[in-house]
Amino acid sequence: SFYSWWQLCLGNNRCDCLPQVSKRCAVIGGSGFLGRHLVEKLLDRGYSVSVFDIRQSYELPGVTFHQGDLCDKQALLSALKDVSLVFHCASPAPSSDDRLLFERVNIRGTQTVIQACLDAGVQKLVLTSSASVVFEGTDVKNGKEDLPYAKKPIDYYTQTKIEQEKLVLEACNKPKGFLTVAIRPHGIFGPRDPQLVPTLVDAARQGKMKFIIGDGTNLVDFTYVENVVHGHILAAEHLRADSPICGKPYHITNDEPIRFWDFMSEVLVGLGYPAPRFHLPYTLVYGLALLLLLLTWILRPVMSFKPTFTPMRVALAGTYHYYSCEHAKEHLGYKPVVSLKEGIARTVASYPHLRRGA
Ligand SMILES: NC(=O)c1ccc[n+]([C@@H]2O[C@H](COP(=O)([O-])OP(=O)(O)OC[C@H]3O[C@@H](n4cnc5c(N)ncnc54)[C@H](O)[C@@H]3O)[C@@H](O)[C@H]2O)c1
Ligand SMILES: CC(C)CCC[C@@H](C)[C@H]1CC[C@H]2C3=C(CC[C@]12C)[C@@]1(C)CC[C@H](O)[C@@H](C(=O)O)[C@@H]1CC3
Repeated sequence: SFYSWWQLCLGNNRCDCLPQVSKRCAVIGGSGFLGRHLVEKLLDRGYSVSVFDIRQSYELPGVTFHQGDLCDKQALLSALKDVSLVFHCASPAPSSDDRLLFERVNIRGTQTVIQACLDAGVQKLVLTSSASVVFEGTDVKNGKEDLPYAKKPIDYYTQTKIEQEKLVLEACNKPKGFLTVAIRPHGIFGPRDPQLVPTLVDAARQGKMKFIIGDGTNLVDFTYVENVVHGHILAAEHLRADSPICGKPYHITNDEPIRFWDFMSEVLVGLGYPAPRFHLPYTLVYGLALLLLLLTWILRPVMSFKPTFTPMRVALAGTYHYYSCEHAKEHLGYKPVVSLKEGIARTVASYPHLRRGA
């Protein structure tokens, strides 16, 4: 039968919790760092994939690319034809700090994505949210999903991620047959990440990574990209009308909180740079970062520059922020598939061009 033939074709990729027959799904934001890793794993698992993105960054057999802006419903509709499952992992980069862009893409664009899914008869929508939706710049230790949304989010990116998550979870509608779930990863890293490792190396090359902000004991979650992908696929496959996950957010982490500065040091040393050594008081650095931000606003009409140490980065570097993924373990059967140690080793090996002296 077709069924047994397909099982043979899937060979080693087979797993009890994963699909045994081909399905068509769409990945909005599939050209990005997380999106592309998700697409590659979905292909491995026997899905065929439509990628919708404002840019095309690669070509792969089994993937149909649709280039467009997610704020354009007509463009989305052509990518969602015959699709029953949609992953939405598109967002402007947090570093752009462009309020109007975040509002247009993350809020109004997500409303358009939901409407397009309903019009196209999509049954499941999995959103990539962020654990930062509950982070206000102060310590979060083993935070669970029932923490309230941040009342004072640390930046426009986070503010619009909160609105985006609310929109998607509220759109879950069992009678209409439209089910939604949100995955909240934290500090994603891995090969091809355009922000964490490149920013770190850039700072190290400019001699700015000599200092530890605060006493250096603050624990943080960094999550290897394949674990984040695994969480998304589990969520999609557990999303059924009788499941407790409908309309709910789930933290996905490596479940191995690490000292922020130990993580930075392991990556830096792995790439041949010295580890930060000298301590600076948190409040001093935060105050300086605020001052610098003020200066960039005042000087904007005459010159523009992007400070490395923004208040947001200082807050992330100097506070505890790690999250419990117990609910994901219980409801999704989630367990990280790549350890932190292995994830760091694979990441370091994937950036030969960023090694010291390269
Ligand atoms: N990287 C992290 O540490 C992290 C952590 C938590 C959550 N997230 C979330 O994960 C998702 C993916 O992040 P990433 O790190 O892969 O970022 P990324 O920038 O690599 O990917 C985002 C993709 O979205 C696309 N995009 C942006 N605006 C678009 C638009 N108007 N229409 C269509 N496509 C558009 C971009 O072209 C890009 O390919 C985002 O939603 C982000 O908020 C990221
Ligand atoms: C100059 C140094 C002090 C720091 C250099 C590394 C930083 C660029 C990264 C360290 C933690 C990272 C992080 C994000 C961006 C890059 C860092 C600041 C996010 C803010 C990206 C957006 C996600 O939604 C956030 C999340 O909730 O996971 C990230 C948090 C960690």
